[in-house]
Amino acid sequence: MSLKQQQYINGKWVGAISGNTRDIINPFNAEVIATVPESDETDAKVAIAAARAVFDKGEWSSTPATERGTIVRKIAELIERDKEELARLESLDTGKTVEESRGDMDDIAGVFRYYADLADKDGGELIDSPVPNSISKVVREPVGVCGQITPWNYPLLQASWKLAPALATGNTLIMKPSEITPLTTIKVFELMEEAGVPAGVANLVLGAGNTVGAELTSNMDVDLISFTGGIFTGKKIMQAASVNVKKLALELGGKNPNIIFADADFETAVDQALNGVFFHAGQICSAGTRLIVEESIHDEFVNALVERVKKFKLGSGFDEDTQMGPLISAEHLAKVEKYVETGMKEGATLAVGGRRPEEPELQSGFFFLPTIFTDCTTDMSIVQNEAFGPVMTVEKFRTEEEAMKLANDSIYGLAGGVWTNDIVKAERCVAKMRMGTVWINDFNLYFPHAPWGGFKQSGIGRELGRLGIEEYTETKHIFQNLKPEPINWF
Ligand SMILES: NC(=O)c1ccc[n+]([C@@H]2O[C@H](COP(=O)([O-])OP(=O)(O)OC[C@H]3O[C@@H](n4cnc5c(N)ncnc54)[C@H](O)[C@@H]3O)[C@@H](O)[C@H]2O)c1
Ligand SMILES: C[N+](C)(C)CC=O
Repeated sequence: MSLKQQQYINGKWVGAISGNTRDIINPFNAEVIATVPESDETDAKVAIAAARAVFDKGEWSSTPATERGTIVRKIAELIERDKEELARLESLDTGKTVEESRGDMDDIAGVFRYYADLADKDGGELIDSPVPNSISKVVREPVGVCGQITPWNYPLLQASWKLAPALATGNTLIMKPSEITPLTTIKVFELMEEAGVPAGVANLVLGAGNTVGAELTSNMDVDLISFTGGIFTGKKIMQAASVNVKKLALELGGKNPNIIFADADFETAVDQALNGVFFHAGQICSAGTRLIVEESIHDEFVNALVERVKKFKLGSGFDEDTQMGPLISAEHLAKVEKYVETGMKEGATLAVGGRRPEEPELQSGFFFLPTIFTDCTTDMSIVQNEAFGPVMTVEKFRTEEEAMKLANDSIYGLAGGVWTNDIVKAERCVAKMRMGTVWINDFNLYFPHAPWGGFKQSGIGRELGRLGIEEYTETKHIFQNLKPEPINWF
């Protein structure tokens, strides 16, 4: 592996101050694929101090936005140049198929390009001042020092949603990737250095959430935290970030409804319902794990799902015929097993899966069979809680009103889908669905131009789109009096 197995602080590739390291594990066979620094609060403090000093010096934030855009565009070009290497590294680290990782790399380059193009498009706003002889204008400035914390399921994709807008707008940053999947983020920091991001602007610190992450979220010199991860961690971060009232962007979990009306195109809906849940072994925040099917087609629909699921090919992400890889870790596999046990205890019917596969070649990896539970009801914890694994629950409905009630019966509000050939019905449903993204006759689609984020406890703020860049700016109103004179009040 040509990758530097180090972290990047103030323009230098370094190990942890303590000298500690962590082995990175291949989820397909549990083998060690890399050994990286395992930093703690001390290293995080050094990186924060560097980012603070560089921001306060002001050279990066006052670099013309066009120039910053050129650097961000260069990063996109380098990602495209090294796409195959990055894709293989992502698959090695996460277990996802290489084909999937190639798609991620295209998306990631697209995100850097999108924000490169937006970098110099904000010329501020002139307000029609109600005060005679005055000028009123609004400008956007960088927030300052940004702490960015990412999860393991889409390591580089989630990093790109944070890195690109932060750099384009002139912030400095410290990124902490998930401690179990840091490899492609390290690689992209190499590419950012090559693209000309100045020393101290973008810093990478590797380590655990309760050390490096906790320092980022509670340090007084960090102005903004952008976090993608679980709801439990998100709540902790909200509390920690209150120390200096940091700006906060939270992209949390989801328990996303996928509603199938009887008039939907049957074959397409079956196919996409499967994709919506089992892609990347269900380890997707927006996975359509709560399938809600109209009663008249329920049995036929479930049978069709089960027949297809039985034929899924599990295996190495590097084999061309693999459709589903392993879960990320032994710990996560144990959580998914527990979740399925709970489903059985709660009285759901196991239609397929529910256990580890038996093939000898899958025994060293963290594999779990695609699983479908039927006879589910909203009071079950498996319908309310995120499995973050290959588990679908199926509920039935009779009326549109009932479908909407089931869809919204969740603390989450990340995404949802509705399948019907009646566009008026679809629009009525969309208007009622309390989620940040709703798909009509599609599922799990995202692109850089449209915002991403959740209603309710799925988060705060938005990534992607114009809103995704606004998160990294502060808005300043500037008022100039063109004819100052005494007020004579006192
Ligand atoms: N909304 C989205 O766009 C989106 C995208 C991807 C993943 N997710 C969610 O992420 C979750 C899965 O990811 P995960 O298991 O890595 O989540 P996680 O919350 O366990 O960890 C996410 C990151 O937070 C760090 N962390 C943990 N404790 C911390 C603390 N006390 N302070 C600061 N940082 C801390 C971790 O080290 C990791 O880098 C799922 O719930 C999924 O839905 C959401
Ligand atoms: C945001 N997304 C869909 C790319 C990954 C969620 O886990």
